[in-house]
Amino acid sequence: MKGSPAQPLCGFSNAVVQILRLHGVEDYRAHDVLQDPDLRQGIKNYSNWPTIPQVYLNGEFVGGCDILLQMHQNGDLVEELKKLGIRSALLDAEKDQEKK
Ligand SMILES: N[C@@H](CCC(=O)N[C@@H](CS)C(=O)NCC(=O)O)C(=O)O
Ligand code: FES
Repeated sequence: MKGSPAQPLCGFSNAVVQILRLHGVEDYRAHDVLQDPDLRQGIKNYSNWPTIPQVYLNGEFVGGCDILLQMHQNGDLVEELKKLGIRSALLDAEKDQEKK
């Protein structure tokens, strides 16, 4: 990403942080490519993906901001987190809604 989860330095990186936060995912490793030109280029070569941010789940490249947003909207992100043993906080939020 660009910047840090606490202080994203680009709207695209910020969007990824916010989406993860919605699902209660705050504990992940983030690397600031603005601090490391080799990482900035190297990660693009590694994933064969031209832009930052890049999201990896269990070391597997998932996509950038657009793809994460799409996965958020179509429910895939909840499922992918489940595979990692992470229960999305959005499921509990939905339950709370039903009670009201
Ligand atoms: N559509 C992209 C948005 C990300 C994007 O366009 N990133 C640009 C601007 S931050 C980028 O990484 N450019 C190359 C670079 O800055 O090294 C996505 O889905 O992630
Ligand atoms: S830093 Fe300018 S669009 Fe990301």
